[in-house]
Amino acid sequence: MDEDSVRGGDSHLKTCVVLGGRGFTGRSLVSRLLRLGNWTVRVADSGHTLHLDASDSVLEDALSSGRASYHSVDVRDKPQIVKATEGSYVVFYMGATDLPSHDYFDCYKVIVQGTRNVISACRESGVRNLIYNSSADVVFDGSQPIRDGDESLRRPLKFQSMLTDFKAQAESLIKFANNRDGLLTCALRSSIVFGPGDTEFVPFLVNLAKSGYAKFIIGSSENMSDFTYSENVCHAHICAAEALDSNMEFVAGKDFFITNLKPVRFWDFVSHIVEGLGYPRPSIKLPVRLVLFVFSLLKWTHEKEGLGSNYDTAHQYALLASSTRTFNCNAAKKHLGYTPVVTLEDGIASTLQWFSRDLEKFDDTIIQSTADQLLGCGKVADLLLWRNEKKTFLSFLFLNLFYYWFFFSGNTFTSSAAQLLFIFAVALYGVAFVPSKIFGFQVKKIPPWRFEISESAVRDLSRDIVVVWNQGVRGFKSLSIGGDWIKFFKIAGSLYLLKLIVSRSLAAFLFTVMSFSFTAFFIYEQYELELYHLARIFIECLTVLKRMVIPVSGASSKPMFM
Ligand SMILES: NC(=O)c1ccc[n+]([C@@H]2O[C@H](COP(=O)([O-])OP(=O)(O)OC[C@H]3O[C@@H](n4cnc5c(N)ncnc54)[C@H](O)[C@@H]3O)[C@@H](O)[C@H]2O)c1
Repeated sequence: MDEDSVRGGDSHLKTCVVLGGRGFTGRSLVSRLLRLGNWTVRVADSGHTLHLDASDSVLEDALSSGRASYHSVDVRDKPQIVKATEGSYVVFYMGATDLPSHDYFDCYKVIVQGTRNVISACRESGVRNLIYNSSADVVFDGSQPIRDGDESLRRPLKFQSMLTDFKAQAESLIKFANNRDGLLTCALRSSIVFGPGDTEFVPFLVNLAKSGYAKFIIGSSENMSDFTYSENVCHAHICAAEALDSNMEFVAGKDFFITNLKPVRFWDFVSHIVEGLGYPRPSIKLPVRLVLFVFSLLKWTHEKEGLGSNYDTAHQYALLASSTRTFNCNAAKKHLGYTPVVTLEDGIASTLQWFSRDLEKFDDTIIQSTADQLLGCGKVADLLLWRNEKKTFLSFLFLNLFYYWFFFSGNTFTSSAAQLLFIFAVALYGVAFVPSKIFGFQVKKIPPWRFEISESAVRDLSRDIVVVWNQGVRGFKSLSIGGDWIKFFKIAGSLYLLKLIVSRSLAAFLFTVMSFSFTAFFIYEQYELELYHLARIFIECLTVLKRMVIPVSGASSKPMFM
């Protein structure tokens, strides 16, 4: 369907309601309907008032010209829906994803009971067509691949999540409501919707990338998937609204898969998004079973602790990311007249543009790494974190020379120090005879003040020494009072360790400390996020094991329904 032909063809404005019209797909649909020019649009959503932003210019114009209006509607409240839908021809019911997934009862009330209310309200207010924004997830059980799946696919007996189960129930209600009291219905099952303003899939990828997880590929990376650009989902809805009238026999009471008609490797798509937003593309492969096991374990612990599960989305992502899921849209093409209006490539490009602008707003602050903070964020940190490679390398070289001089020259420590001072004095005296230019090169002389120590530096140093000394004295004083065994073991243990190091091999110890300082902090800074998350997973796994060994009496498991 061409926008221009619609504009020119019908001058009579039809009234429609977009329920959930302030959500990701809802906004896009509202704006497309208004741009088409032959609809009066009632935007209905749960917000008490309408908050417009920069992306709402089309809606803003329509509101002022009377071609759009806003209605505060909670789908749990039928009279509100009746009021908003009265006298309208079509209701596009977008549904919600922004629900607290751990509160099953609330989700049930919004998704299933809400759909019952919408159907009943549409009947009561004489609505002709009801189109439900369903999801391709309703035929996916998380374990069996779907290749070129069409509408003959049966629903799984068990769903990957409770929300998908509710969504499938809502879809059934919509289909069964068809052709009763003059209401015609159909459902559109789009597969992985993305686009500007996405609230689910792309933000999830961005969060993964920010936390360093987007480097990982779950499984072989060969699995294919179908994605749908949001504008195409909206176009499909409008096609369905027209087809319910013109092709009722094949459309009413049916469901249709909607995609961009271009299956791609799931990981190619993710790489495009992640790399396009400036993060490294996924490259490290992880076994599917391992990832699923870790997520199941974490989900189980959280549920046991009564915290709800934060890992639902992650678990679903892992299933989606490791399975093949492609759909056949022949029915939508044939009966709805649907073909994508935006290609996958163009869709990815505009999504990246939108999210890049969004990310720029938040990237102004410079975040200091933990390694930097541990090292005091000063000159030592700069040196050990290799901020200036030449400086760090020279420092490392000099320290190694000193080390060799003091420990491996065959002299005692005192004679090594005396020899060093002697060489230093000779070098200083010799500097006086060096000409200011050698073979045309300027020789820079170090001014004597560079070797002076300022009074304030001496004061700071002596203050630090006094503080450390007093702390030591307080420690020994509290030791003399007795009774604190932990403190005793800490102090005695450290002193004994020091004695061992000094008596056995101070040289080996210093060499280890030196090599460690110049490498460990640097490596830690490079992989800080990954190490942090690995440590978190490790600690959570330990907690699970601990709970298995020592069951906590107070732990409650959350019931599915209240
Ligand atoms: N995003 C995807 O990848 C995707 C894919 C396929 C299908 N879907 C389906 O599309 C639907 C909409 O998805 P979305 O991404 O636009 O969701 P969204 O979360 O961005 O928007 C949902 C809207 O519903 C409103 N809402 C929430 N509770 C409500 C209530 N009780 N009464 C009235 N309005 C309420 C919210 O205010 C919000 O504006 C969902 O049902 C989802 O299952 C989404």
